[in-house]
Amino acid sequence: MTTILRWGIISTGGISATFVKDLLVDPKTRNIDDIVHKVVAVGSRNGAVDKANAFITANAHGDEGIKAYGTYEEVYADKDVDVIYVGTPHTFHYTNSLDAMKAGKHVLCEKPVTSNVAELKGLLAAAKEHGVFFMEAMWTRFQPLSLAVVGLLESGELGKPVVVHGDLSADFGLHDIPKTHRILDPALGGGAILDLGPYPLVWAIMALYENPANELSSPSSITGSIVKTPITGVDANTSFTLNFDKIGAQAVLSCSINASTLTNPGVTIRCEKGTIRVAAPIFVPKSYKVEYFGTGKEKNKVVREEEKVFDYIGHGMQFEADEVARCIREGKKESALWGHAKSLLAMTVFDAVRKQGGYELPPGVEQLV
Ligand SMILES: NC(=O)C1=CN([C@@H]2O[C@H](COP(=O)(O)OP(=O)(O)OC[C@H]3O[C@@H](n4cnc5c(N)ncnc54)[C@H](OP(=O)(O)O)[C@@H]3O)[C@@H](O)[C@H]2O)C=CC1
Ligand SMILES: O=C1OC[C@@H](O)[C@H](O)[C@H]1O
Repeated sequence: MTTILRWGIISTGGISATFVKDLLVDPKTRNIDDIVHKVVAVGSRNGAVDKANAFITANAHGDEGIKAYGTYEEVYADKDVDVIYVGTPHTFHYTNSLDAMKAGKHVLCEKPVTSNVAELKGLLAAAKEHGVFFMEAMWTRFQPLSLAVVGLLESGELGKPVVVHGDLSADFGLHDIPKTHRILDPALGGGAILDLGPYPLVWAIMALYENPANELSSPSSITGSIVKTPITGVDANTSFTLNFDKIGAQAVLSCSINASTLTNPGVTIRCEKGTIRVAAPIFVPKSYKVEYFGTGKEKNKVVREEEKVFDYIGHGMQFEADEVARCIREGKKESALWGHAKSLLAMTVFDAVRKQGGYELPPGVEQLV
């Protein structure tokens, strides 16, 4: 039986456009016939129905069946909408998701899921109260390559994971963008850790936190360091280290908004019997290499190399959308792959790193503290 999931889109920004295009990728291109995604409504703030219409023209083939609204509230209230996609800047995720839940809608909310742990706890309570599905849009977790890497790690073929190195950086041209740009504006949660940090972290979570021997134990320590940009005081260069004492492993992670590492190296997962090298960009890698070590005299030698390449139509966000559809169909309130505990872990890490690095959001920005 085919499940039709009807989406309402909140905001007409960059990532909403990419998400909608991926929703509309023909499911047959990924060999599935149990799900069809439909976009039924798009909302833009401040009465900008024209912006919503232009968005539909540009990203949804101008489909006249899609309703264009000039407020988000009209999307939440639309009885034809099953699930809301929140694509606004970080510091609005809490309010937008909460409003959607209050209207009885399921929610897929962009990363970082909120500004802090307190807001996320508030949303989890609201999701329970209203009986709705809620997930952070951590799309990397659902991509076929990630499933394959986790499968390889779980197979035990490479032995225990020991160290994960991961970086995501992008040069946003900080001197050429306005201080109100979401990457620079502290009121929008600007900076590296909240925007780029989720990606090195998701690899650490997949490789170490999810390792069966770790038994879902939280990191035993989180150590962060921040260099702020003098332009607005948001974090420009951030590094953070997570220790997983239970399995004797460490993640060494970093992110920058003024340096490009969109080229290799992406993520390196060092295991006892080999190394996995995941290609950049680490939010949607298309290949990984495995170096297998020898034994005996060849213990420190790479004796075999293997490369896996992944290709599909679309940007890669369709896989998280499929997960949402399947969970909702099965009456689940969270995903088994990227559930509430993992989002809580991510926000706990970001809160700790911001605290240690002295990066506070301006008063009043966080809705719950
Ligand atoms: N998963 C991924 O790969 C990516 C995820 N993201 C995440 O998505 C979110 C949005 O990022 P992105 O699409 O790049 O951002 P954009 O600035 O391109 O778009 C954000 C949109 O949010 C709406 N909005 C509501 N309130 C505000 C406000 N006060 N200031 C600015 N915009 C506002 C606007 O839409 P309107 O006026 O129509 O209401 C705006 O177009 C971020 O949280 C980011 O972390 C971003 C990029 C990639
Ligand atoms: O989620 C994201 O992935 C890619 C980055 O360039 C972007 O800023 C970020 O929001």
